[in-house]
Amino acid sequence: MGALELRGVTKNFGKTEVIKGVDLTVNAGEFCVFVGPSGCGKSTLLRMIAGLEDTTGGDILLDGRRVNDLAPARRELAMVFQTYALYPHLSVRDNMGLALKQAGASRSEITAATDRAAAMLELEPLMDRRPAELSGGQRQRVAIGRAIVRRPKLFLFDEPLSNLDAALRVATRIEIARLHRELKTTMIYVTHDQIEAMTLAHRIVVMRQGRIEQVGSPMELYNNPANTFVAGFIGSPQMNFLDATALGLAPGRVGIRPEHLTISRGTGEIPATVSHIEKLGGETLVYARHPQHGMLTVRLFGEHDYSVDETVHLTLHRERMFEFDPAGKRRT
Ligand SMILES: Nc1ncnc2c1ncn2[C@@H]1O[C@H](COP(=O)(O)OP(=O)(O)OP(=O)(O)O)[C@@H](O)[C@H]1O
Repeated sequence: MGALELRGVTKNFGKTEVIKGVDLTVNAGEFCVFVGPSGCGKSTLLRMIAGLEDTTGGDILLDGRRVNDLAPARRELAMVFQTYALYPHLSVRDNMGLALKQAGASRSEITAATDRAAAMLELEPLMDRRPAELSGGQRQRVAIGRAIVRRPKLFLFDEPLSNLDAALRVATRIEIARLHRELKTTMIYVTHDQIEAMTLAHRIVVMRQGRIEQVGSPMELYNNPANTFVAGFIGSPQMNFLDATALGLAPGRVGIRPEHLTISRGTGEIPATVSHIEKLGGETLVYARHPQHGMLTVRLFGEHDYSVDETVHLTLHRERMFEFDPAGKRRT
């Protein structure tokens, strides 16, 4: 179990409304990721689900039961934060077992649960160390282990990887995905990292200014964005937006992803001037400016030797083009 339902949920801080009516159902066993720009309300919504913030309006239901007024400890969920919040004077083993101990579990129950979590997270060799003797990645694994031990119905993650370096982020991300496959517990995960959202989520919830813009699987959002906001937010590098009228289409904007533009020195529909090039080894990003459309990004496989200030010609893959009306809504 571990189904979550939000019905017309709102949150005010003083006079400011930061969550403006959110309706969402997260199915039991699902991995749901909240994304959105800084300040859109992701963490606030997560903290409301956890019971760490009270709810101004609407209902939060866990497995069909309204939990608005239930204390965090009674919601049967576990939260993993960006900072690990481990007890410095306790060993890894005691940090992981503490919640069970406080709940009155027997010594053998605690050992069984911590051993199981330690095996899942490959923490066995570290069980007698103190947090200060661990790397950042190891500490975060302990924090995740501490959450697993409690066997919650719902896991809440608030940017758990953002304090880790790039390599550790990848390793820990893969571990979280594996953990979800093994535990099959419902997970809600807040991030502003594209790759984390795309790789971990069954469904992504895109938020903006306290509202949900679109909910869908990563590929639904990538291939079928409802508006320019979602189109621009999902996908990296960002989608290009061109002036539709200049392309002979109805007023509004045309979206095209950097991988769906062809570049050539010879011919093409849009002449543009190369202003910057990024060689990433496996791929090359060419940034080219057009007087009417602005800066356009082209993503090329492999290495290319375009140079700054040279004129190139871009061609849009028409079948991969998105049309948006002047309000930013997708034309269908
Ligand atoms: N305790 C508080 N008192 C007043 N305003 C708050 C409080 N906590 C958050 N806010 C405001 O609520 C809005 C949403 O904040 P929140 O932290 O949920 O955003 P976020 O999407 O998680 O952002 P980030 O990605 O930067 O963490 C912001 O405008 C923030 O300034």
